[in-house]
Amino acid sequence: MPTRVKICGITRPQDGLAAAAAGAHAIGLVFHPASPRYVTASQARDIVAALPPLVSVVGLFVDAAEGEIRDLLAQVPLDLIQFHGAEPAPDCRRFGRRYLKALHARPGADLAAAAAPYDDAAGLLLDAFVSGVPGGSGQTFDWAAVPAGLPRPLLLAGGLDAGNVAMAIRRLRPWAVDVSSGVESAPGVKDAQKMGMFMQAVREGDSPHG
Ligand SMILES: O=C(O)c1ccccc1NCC(=O)[C@H](O)[C@H](O)COP(=O)(O)O
Repeated sequence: MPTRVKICGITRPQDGLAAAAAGAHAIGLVFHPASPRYVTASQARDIVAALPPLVSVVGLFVDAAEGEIRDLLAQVPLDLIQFHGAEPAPDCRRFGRRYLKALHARPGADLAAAAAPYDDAAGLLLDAFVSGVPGGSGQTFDWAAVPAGLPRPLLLAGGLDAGNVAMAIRRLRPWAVDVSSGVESAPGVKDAQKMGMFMQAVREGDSPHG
């Protein structure tokens, strides 16, 4: 099965289109106001409207209030919600939507134990832990910390780029890889050439001859 790719932190319709043209299966929209990749509901709608069909749209929140998330869900057609903070499982479930739960790989963290409560998640996204930066840090983490038997499909994130993603795929065989800063020319500005190189590197990671 080819590794799925989510390109996160899309802020402009042309970047969403370029991600889809490069072959991304999903894009991520960051609804966390402190992020350089933050988009409003109106910007998000414009990005979604520009996308071709069959590209999934993931909306990201970081410990957002329930009302804020419900408000956003009413305004933007999202396929999945990604909880990227310390949201407990009941808070992720209460919207009745498919969700991804991000877990941060703090040094020494027991990721299998951290993942256990989210047994109904559509997937578990493992990201680097960087104090004060909930996501999009561009930092990798020690892949040896990834547990062998996660309860849900693994989405690998954290500092991936065209130079390391093939190695990550060969080593961990994740369901999907997730990238943000590794395909940017500046925070929040995606680079079509880097996205193309990233997708090519994913294919190399998937290839039995790679
Ligand atoms: O990208 C952000 O700015 C961001 C802000 C707050 C929460 C999550 C955020 N991004 C989440 C993602 O899924 C990123 O793709 C993931 O953290 C990997 O980012 P990177 O290391 O830059 O590839």
